[in-house]
Amino acid sequence: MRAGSDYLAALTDGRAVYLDGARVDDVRTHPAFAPVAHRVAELFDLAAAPGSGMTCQDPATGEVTNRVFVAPRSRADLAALREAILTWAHHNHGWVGRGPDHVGAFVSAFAAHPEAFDTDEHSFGANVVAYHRRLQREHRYVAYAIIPPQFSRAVTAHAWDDEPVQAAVVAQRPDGIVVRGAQMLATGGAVADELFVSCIKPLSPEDRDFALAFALPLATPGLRLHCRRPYAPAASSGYDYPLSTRYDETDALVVFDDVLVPWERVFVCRDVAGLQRQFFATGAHQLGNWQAQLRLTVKLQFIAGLARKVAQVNEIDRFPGVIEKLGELASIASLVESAVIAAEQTAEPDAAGLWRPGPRALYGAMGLQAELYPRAIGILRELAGGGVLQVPASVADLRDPAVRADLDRYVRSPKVDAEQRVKLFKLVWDVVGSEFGGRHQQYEMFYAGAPFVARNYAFRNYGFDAPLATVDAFLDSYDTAN
Ligand SMILES: Cc1cc2nc3c(=O)[nH]c(=O)nc-3n(C[C@H](O)[C@H](O)[C@H](O)COP(=O)(O)OP(=O)(O)OC[C@H]3O[C@@H](n4cnc5c(N)ncnc54)[C@H](O)[C@@H]3O)c2cc1C
Repeated sequence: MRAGSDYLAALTDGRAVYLDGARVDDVRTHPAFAPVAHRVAELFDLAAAPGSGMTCQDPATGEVTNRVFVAPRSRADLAALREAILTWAHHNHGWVGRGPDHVGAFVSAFAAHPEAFDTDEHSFGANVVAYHRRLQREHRYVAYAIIPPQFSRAVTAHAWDDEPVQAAVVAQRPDGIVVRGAQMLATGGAVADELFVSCIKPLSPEDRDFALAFALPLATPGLRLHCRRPYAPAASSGYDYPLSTRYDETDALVVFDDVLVPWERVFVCRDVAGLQRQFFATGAHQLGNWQAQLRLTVKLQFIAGLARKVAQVNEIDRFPGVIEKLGELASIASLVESAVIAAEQTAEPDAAGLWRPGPRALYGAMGLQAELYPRAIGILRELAGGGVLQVPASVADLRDPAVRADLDRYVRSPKVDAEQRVKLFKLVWDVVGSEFGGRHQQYEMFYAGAPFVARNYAFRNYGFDAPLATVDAFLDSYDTAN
């Protein structure tokens, strides 16, 4: 099993990560990336620890590996995968969205369906299987960028510009394809080992050049990451911003400056239909998003606990209106959790023996995520009131004896002293009000597609035939004579 230190050591590979007008020397030590890199390292250590329950032998490959890289081939496998995903999610309380288990799940499903990557022109199925084996052997952390940059959503990439804006195949050579353009939005990309690049948005037949999929090490020549503003370095302390300082994953635009992708790392090339097969015919979208929803259940439990704590500390928890709000939050958290459990219970093996979480429950929860998460945050915000701002500017105030005396006297609650109270409300602010918290709201609303896309998945996977037939039968059961 890979140790956290092995993962960290591999990050010094000369990758081109740009931030604030400069190239980052070493993501392991840079204040923007070091915290999340260490969180990921902890995940690898956790998995490798004796008794973690996260190690298993993949019967399909014979590899003894981390379970998060193994395709579930039985109900028991799915349950064990769930446990492994939850072990990691609990470690970060659901605040790391794109750990190695997310794209890991996608690749496991890809490899269970190599036929989805074979066409008359190319046999990329073997590449996918070999890549999965590599992931299992080397425990690679893969991030992904599978969305075209925002340019115009009225038309697709072929109609944008003569030069590719969206990542495109600009040449096929004996040694590989040449890729030019950009793709978004690689969460965790700066601290990942590898990047999976593709396009999940529907393309038209004229977009052939943009219909690609491949995986590359971050340190590939011509590959550049342009990161958004990081939150950890701006935070005054871990006490003031306990989440920003630990879990900021960073998101990045990825630029391909005529990047050579060796053929063995190509999964889809100039094949529009192949993109949809890759994500949807393989079960990858279901398995990957099931992982994401499991993680979300843990985060919602954390938010529910935080809201309950605020209500306790401010002694508002006996007011009926507050109980109602906490009840609504409990409903949101338990509905998402129930949907994830239901997806596991309704899972079925596909033709290749891959156990796919039930789509009706899974996409049902995803279709409401853009309302449920902001509502959960809204409840926490409402219960917290001005308490999140009735806190000193930073921990420095608590260290100053004169200021501290005022804080001890006036910023406290009957059963909670100033230090504990400020600590709690600063944590709440990092959830509801800090830049980190705002980014998380955007994340939960968009990570699996824009809200209208998620509802489209819910529409397509609900299975309207039976309810439609019920309504038709009911309508047929009476007429004007009744
Ligand atoms: C914090 C964060 C992290 C992310 N991490 C990743 C990652 O790790 N990897 C990755 O690949 N992607 C990532 N994404 C990108 C994410 O997948 C996209 O944001 C998502 O797919 C939506 O695409 P978009 O942002 O281009 O929105 P758009 O498609 O541009 O849509 C924006 C809005 O425009 C409207 N709209 C657009 N098209 C239509 C239409 N056809 N019909 C009706 N309304 C429409 C809707 O109101 C929609 O909400 C991340 C996004 C965020 C916010």
